[in-house]
Amino acid sequence: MAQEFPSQLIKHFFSIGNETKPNDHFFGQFSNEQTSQNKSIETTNNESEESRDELSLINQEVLNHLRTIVPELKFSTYFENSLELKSIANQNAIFEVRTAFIKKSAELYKEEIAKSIYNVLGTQYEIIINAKDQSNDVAPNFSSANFHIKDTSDRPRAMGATKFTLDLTPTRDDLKSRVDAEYIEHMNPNKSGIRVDRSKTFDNFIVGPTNNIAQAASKAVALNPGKDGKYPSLYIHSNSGLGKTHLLHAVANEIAEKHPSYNICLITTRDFMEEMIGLMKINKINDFFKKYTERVDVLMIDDIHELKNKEGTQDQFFHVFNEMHNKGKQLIFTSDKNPKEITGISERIKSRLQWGLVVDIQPPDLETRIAILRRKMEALDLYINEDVLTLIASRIKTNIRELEGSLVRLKAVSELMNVEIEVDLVKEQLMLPNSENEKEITIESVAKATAQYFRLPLADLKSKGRNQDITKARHVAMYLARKVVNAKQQEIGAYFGGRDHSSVIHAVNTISEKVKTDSSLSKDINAIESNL
Ligand SMILES: Nc1ncnc2c1ncn2[C@@H]1O[C@H](COP(=O)(O)OP(=O)(O)OP(=O)(O)O)[C@@H](O)[C@H]1O
Repeated sequence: MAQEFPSQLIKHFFSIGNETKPNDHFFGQFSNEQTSQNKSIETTNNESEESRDELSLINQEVLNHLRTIVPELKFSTYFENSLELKSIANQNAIFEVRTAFIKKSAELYKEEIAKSIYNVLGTQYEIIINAKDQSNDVAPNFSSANFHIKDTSDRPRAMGATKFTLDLTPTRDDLKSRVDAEYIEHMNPNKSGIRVDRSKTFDNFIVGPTNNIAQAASKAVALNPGKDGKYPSLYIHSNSGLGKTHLLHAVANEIAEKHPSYNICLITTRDFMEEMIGLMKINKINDFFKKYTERVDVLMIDDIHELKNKEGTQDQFFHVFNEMHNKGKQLIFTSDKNPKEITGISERIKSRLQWGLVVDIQPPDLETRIAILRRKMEALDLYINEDVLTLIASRIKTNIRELEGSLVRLKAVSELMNVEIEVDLVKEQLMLPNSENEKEITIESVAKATAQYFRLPLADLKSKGRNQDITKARHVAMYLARKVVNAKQQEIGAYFGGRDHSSVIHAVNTISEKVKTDSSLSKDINAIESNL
């Protein structure tokens, strides 16, 4: 659970007056005289075809709207084939979803649901969401599969006492639904209104060859932010779930500790745009500009690629950027792409984003994945054995959020279903392939993947050739054969052209040293590893 800094310690995402609350401008549109005009559509036992059609049309509109704002996985689990509008009457729009857990998650989107109904009917309704299988708000359906009614007639009971008791023991489906809900929540963090999370620090950011440069640059910024430091503008890019946002939190935490007087603003691009549009609508764009250029010392904008195709916002961003840069403030951006590769962003913004240091994060190697899993296990107070740990780390390679998600799921399964975490359970729960489909990684498969990656014939790697490209590829293959296959030096030497064990040691040591500083080599190694 994210912890917030007390406001005197860190002032982030502060607002100007009352105007910057998300959606204020939207809710300002609601009519004040709706009550008398409220529509009533209900489907009862005698429901008319017409009202049913009407409800289903409105339901469809709501789903269409939610589909555009809810992450795909969440949408398909919580809403699609689940959310059903049952009636609209007396200022209430009553929906039903499958389970109580889905209800909890769906309720987070009440405002958005109200918004889309308003768009269809022009009236604001209170949104009520009931769960089919465990509803407190409507008459419970005791025949539901999730309730077992135990006949207690064989026990002595007082006169007039109830004959049946409700056994609320959840069914397997219900437990599965809980496990899914926890996993989905983890996999789809809600970034809107982001707050600095004290639990994400440099101490618990595991460093490996694929993120060391981004980590070192962030740390340097945190120690010396702004014009006095080396990188007044830092841009971190990577695929999803590789630690960009974690580094932003770590920087914020470190600055709050080392430079407590600094005003830090950590904001998503989406919130930045919403805030700007809200203030533009009430002619207060200057307040927006002043807030950032005068009151903020460190501006961190997450997911800057979302400026894509938003020309008005790009203009404002451009002015804010220039002014903050001129004043020597610290700027940090994250994105899923290198600035050069973002389409739909003006050239002048791309060039601004490239003014400072641009670093990337690649998927972690096996060793780092294992280290991350160990650290997360401690944090979750979860014990899993070495076999399971290695299995997960060797299968989930490209997204750390997924690695963590696997532990979140296993913890939920073991606690809710009261089972031991064993290899078979892990394969079933994480949908890992069965052993017969598992590829065995051998010296041969490492050599082939390396040769393929460097576009060299396998025979060259096994030859006596000393050409620079061949030597590099051979050294990388030997290094991986040691690291991933854990093969003996003699075996490796024998495979690669009958070399002795000291050549293998030399190759492994050379690559181990180089990979610490050569990011292009670490990218190569990582890419080969992911192809194994
Ligand atoms: N090197 C690391 N050590 C420990 N935890 C990490 C590391 N990298 C990422 N994580 C964890 O993985 C999860 C995902 O990371 P984060 O949210 O920072 O990714 P991201 O790159 O910002 O993803 P997105 O682009 O989807 O927003 C977080 O819980 C984060 O703490």
